[in-house]
Amino acid sequence: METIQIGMLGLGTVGSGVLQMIQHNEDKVVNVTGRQLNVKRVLVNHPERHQDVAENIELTTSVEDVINDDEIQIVLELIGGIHPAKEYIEAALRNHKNVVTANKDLLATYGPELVKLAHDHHCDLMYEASVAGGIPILRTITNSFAADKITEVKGIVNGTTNYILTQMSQQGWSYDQALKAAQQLGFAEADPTNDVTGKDAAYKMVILSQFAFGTQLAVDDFAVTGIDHLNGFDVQQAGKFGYVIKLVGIAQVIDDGVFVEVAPTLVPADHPLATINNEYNAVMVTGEAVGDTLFYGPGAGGLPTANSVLSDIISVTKNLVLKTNGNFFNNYQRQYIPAAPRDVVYPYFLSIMMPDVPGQMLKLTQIMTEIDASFSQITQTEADGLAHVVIITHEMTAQQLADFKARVAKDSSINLGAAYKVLK
Ligand SMILES: NC(=O)C1=CN([C@@H]2O[C@H](COP(=O)(O)OP(=O)(O)OC[C@H]3O[C@@H](n4cnc5c(N)ncnc54)[C@H](OP(=O)(O)O)[C@@H]3O)[C@@H](O)[C@H]2O)C=CC1
Ligand SMILES: N[C@@H](CC=O)C(=O)O
Repeated sequence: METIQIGMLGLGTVGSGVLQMIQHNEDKVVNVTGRQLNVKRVLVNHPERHQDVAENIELTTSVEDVINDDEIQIVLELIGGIHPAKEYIEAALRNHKNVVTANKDLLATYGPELVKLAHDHHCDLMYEASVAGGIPILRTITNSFAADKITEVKGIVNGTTNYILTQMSQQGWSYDQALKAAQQLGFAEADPTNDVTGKDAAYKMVILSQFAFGTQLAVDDFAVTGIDHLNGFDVQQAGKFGYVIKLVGIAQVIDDGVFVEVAPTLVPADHPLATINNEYNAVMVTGEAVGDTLFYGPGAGGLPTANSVLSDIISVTKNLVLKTNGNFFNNYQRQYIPAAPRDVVYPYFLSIMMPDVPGQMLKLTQIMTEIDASFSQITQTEADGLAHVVIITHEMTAQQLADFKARVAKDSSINLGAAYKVLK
């Protein structure tokens, strides 16, 4: 039987999971593809840390050993980050290697040029694992929503932050304690900054939007807020109002435009997204014909992510058998037009500090009246001469919110701490 030789770049959390799956699931792979898979060579930074790797696998610190090996037909890029991963993938594609990667940073930033390079060289470039770890969401959107018009994709697409929020609210852990555990469990990026600032989720929303709407966004095209400034008091107050705060990514078609945002968001306690805990992710895809659908699973971790990588390897292998490599993973393309702020409508959670003196509340009410918005729920707590006012508004537009912020900014006695969307 013919053997497909694989070269790996990286043998960390995901790479180790991939190796384990290839070694343990040989029979099924042979049954499904008619080919054996063999990992021939692996690029790492620190070979001394990987001495337990199987004897027949060569470790190397030189990328040329992988990308210039004529026997290797599939290169797995699992080192992460933009450089040198981009140059390694480009070199592999130029050498006519099919590439599988889990790298959302790279695909969200340089997706179109890498996709073109792969196509020009008749190679596959697949990246199912780049969004929501173990949830097979990209292939599902491409294949199973091929004819339906998707109107919204929203969800929890970062495992680390969901793990942190869950541990803080359910176990009473500190932010630092929860982040450290997420790193030890292999959920966080090598540098967790992108996880906690929302950028990792934003990369995933760029890729999801491309698959769902055909738009080519950049992370700078939309607002991204992480959980690094989330305040324990706001989490508690949201809970008292019947909401859970989650880091939610939303991409929603509004008229001809698309609204995209990543931000801490109040989710009603009985909403499906409110029940997604720990490193689990969930993506809700709404289609005009099908209505709401929900895809749930582990969003981070070695073996779950490896399963998505393996699904790409199997697809590439089937293409090698049929000699059909070089088709686009997703070829839907449409121009991106940002939705107008006056068309983006949500209730908002506003957390405000101000002096506990007569007249302050009236000022706040006047500002709301000026922007033609209103409160649906409000609480006030006092401490040390300060009033902490927490409001849930009725539905208002993103434009009204911007006007509210601008007016409050002019009044030094009113300090707006947080303004989060409330999911409908
Ligand atoms: N962890 C997860 O749950 C998920 C991760 N991903 C993505 O998968 C990719 C891999 O992540 P993960 O496995 O967690 O990362 P790790 O940090 O655990 O592993 C990275 C691996 O790449 C090697 N490496 C890094 N830089 C270089 C370099 N310049 N040259 C050679 N080798 C290098 C490291 O070598 P050494 O071991 O010798 O130091 C290590 O083996 C990333 O793109 C990540 O975003 C996607 C979904 C989930
Ligand atoms: N750091 C990421 C890993 C998967 O993409 C996350 O926590 O979701």
